Amino acid sequence: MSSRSIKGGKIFKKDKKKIKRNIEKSTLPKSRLTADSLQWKPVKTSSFSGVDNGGGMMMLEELDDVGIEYEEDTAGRKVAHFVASESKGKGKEKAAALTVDETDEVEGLADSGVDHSKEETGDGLPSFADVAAEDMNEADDQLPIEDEVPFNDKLLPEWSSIPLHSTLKRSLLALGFVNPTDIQRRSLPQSLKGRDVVGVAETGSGKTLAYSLPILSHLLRSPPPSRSSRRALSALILCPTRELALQVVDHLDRILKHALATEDDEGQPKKKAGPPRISVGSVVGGLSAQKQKRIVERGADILVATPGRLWDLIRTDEELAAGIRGLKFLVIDEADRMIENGHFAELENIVRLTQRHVGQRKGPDDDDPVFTSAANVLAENEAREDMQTFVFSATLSKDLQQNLKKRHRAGPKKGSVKTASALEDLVNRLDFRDENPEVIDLSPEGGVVAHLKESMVECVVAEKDLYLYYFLLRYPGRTLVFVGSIDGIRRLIPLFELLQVPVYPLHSQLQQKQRLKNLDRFKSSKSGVLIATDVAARGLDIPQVDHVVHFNLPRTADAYIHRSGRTARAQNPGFALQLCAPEEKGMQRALMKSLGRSHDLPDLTIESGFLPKLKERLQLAREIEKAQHGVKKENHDRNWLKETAEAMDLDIDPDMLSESDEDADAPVHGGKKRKRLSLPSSTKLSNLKGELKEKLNEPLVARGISARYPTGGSRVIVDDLVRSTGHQTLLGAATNKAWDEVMDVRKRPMGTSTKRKKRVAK
Ligand SMILES: Nc1ncnc2c1ncn2[C@@H]1O[C@H](COP(=O)(O)OP(=O)(O)OP(=O)(O)O)[C@@H](O)[C@H]1O
Repeated sequence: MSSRSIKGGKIFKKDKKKIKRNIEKSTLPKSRLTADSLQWKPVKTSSFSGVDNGGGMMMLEELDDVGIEYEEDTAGRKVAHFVASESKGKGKEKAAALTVDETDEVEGLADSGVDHSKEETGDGLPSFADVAAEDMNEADDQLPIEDEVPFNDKLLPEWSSIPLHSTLKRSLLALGFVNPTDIQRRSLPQSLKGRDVVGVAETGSGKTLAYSLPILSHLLRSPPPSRSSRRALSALILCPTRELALQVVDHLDRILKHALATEDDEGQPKKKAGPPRISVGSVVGGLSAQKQKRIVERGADILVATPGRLWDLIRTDEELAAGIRGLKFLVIDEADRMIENGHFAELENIVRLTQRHVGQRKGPDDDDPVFTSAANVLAENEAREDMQTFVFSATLSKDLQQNLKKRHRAGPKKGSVKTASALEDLVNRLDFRDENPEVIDLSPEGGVVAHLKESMVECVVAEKDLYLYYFLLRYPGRTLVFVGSIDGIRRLIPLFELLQVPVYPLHSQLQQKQRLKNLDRFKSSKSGVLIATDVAARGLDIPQVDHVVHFNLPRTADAYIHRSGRTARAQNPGFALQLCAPEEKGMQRALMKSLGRSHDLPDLTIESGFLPKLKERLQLAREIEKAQHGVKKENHDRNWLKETAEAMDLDIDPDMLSESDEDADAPVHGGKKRKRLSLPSSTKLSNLKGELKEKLNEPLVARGISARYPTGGSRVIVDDLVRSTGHQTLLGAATNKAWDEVMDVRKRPMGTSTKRKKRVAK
């Protein structure tokens, strides 16, 4: 997806700064250019398309030596043309025209907003680029209805009984999704029949496609949208966070990329000319409201949104409110998280717009926010009778599922009795059209994915750093470490950086840009370590996370399920480790009990021979950290003293401004104590750093191994050394994966844990 913008049906890729610069240059002699004839250059931006800081731009391309010229057309509107200096533009053909409001000017041009309407061409998605503005504005000009080309079911036998549009089956084939996941196999036949579905299934089990495929199938089988007017909204997907919403858009993109493209000679997806057959828009917080407004005004078949921003837009856009009333599909993804997220009122308001009875009430005293904001819309539009509602989550309590069924059979209670939880309240607001919504509960026994291997290390709080360090070295791989507080992350990051472990923080107090960057780095480093708060616990579909470490235990079973669900996704192996201090033991028992576990987790085997050296390194890293703080404080104090003295026009003893290797309050000048401002000196700091460097260069050798005589000792490592088959960093350690460790020792009755051996050699 790129930052092209569409105005009056023509697309342009843009970069605000460049265009501004070029406008300044526009006094040069110029010739006009078509947008697609220009030399667009990709700009390096974050590859984590799920979150971005570029105003929703998924890809940015830039131009040099091109400006924009405005001309008035016969209707008095400003028409902009791309122009280039004569030397560069020679031979280029007639101008590319786009219509802009005067008020939009250059800012508006550069301001494409989140645009998931598939107008991008670079990655083979369908594009508006070849459609002239006039064509886009032709009245009642509908795209031709394409016949569904039959799909050979032998190519995807496992999907043959699921009546999806054949185009989607081609997409699934291209993506290598040979088998539907369980939740897809169970829910799709129901949703494709028009039923309402509540789906509960383990993390990473493909719930996004479970609710998206019926929407796409419906749209592909519906008459294509008219080119002349704003697209009627067909589906609304509500997500709790911006990251999740954009990830859902990514998911849809992946399917649509194959579904809506033709193939080139080499069988690669190629862009199709014309407006997108299906357009997907996103409306999420954190981006400019102006941009979001444009997306909505342009119209989309599917809107993926977070409730807060969407409700803001609905309040000022009657057409959008009417669109919500006319929805064919309403999806609530991660319903339980949505409640936690503090946008309950907005979510509730949006959901109420889809209710059939809202608006039938009369009376000026009605202070219902929905009624007030959308009174006209409610009066003039009936909510669609055949709307389908899909509610999906990995954690939706059984009680709630039962209540939902019972409540629906009994019909919503008048005056709404105060319900037990906000989530129940929400579910009570959902106006399922289905007499008996299909509830599919595939939540696994024990809460987490069956093939996830879990283990724990019991240790005192002070040793958690050591065992984390050991684990990261012993089991290299992409590891997500969950820490209970932002302060905890701030303590661990510098420590592990000193130990040369590739660690990246992720928490809510980081700037969005930095969060993005860190996620990118984590994704691109095979042994990267993301140290995060629960901000990373839900929904993030980062490929190949090998391990999740619960450095601090989560407070709820749901949080444990979602955190652990960042690994072992889509049938990949995965491993979750709990670092459990004695004071957390009670909490851990309660946690495991509420997950329905009757067994303690197995202990992780620790090769204790490595620990003393790791401990030394850690100790040095801690001292360096402390010394660094001391030096920082010393500099700060010295600067303060200097500045204050200067301000007061005082002379100060130069000794007081110099560094010292001596301790503070050391006796000087005939036994008198003089307060020194210098704490640990920078010399001491560099000595410590040198010492750590040496330690980091020393090999870490298992017990019974002789690094000097690799053919001797009780364990011979010469073959590993010759063939490079041994452990990367721990000489003599096995190279097995963490999940292999707990293959056979899984589970023993709760509370029967044997006394653990003292693992740390003092
Ligand atoms: N049928 C399939 N075959 C193979 N992979 C699939 C299939 N369906 C979905 N996937 C892939 O599985 C991964 C996880 O899917 P998704 O993010 O939808 O999981 P989820 O159930 O929503 O997880 P969570 O509860 O953590 O949000 C995605 O990368 C997706 O592309």
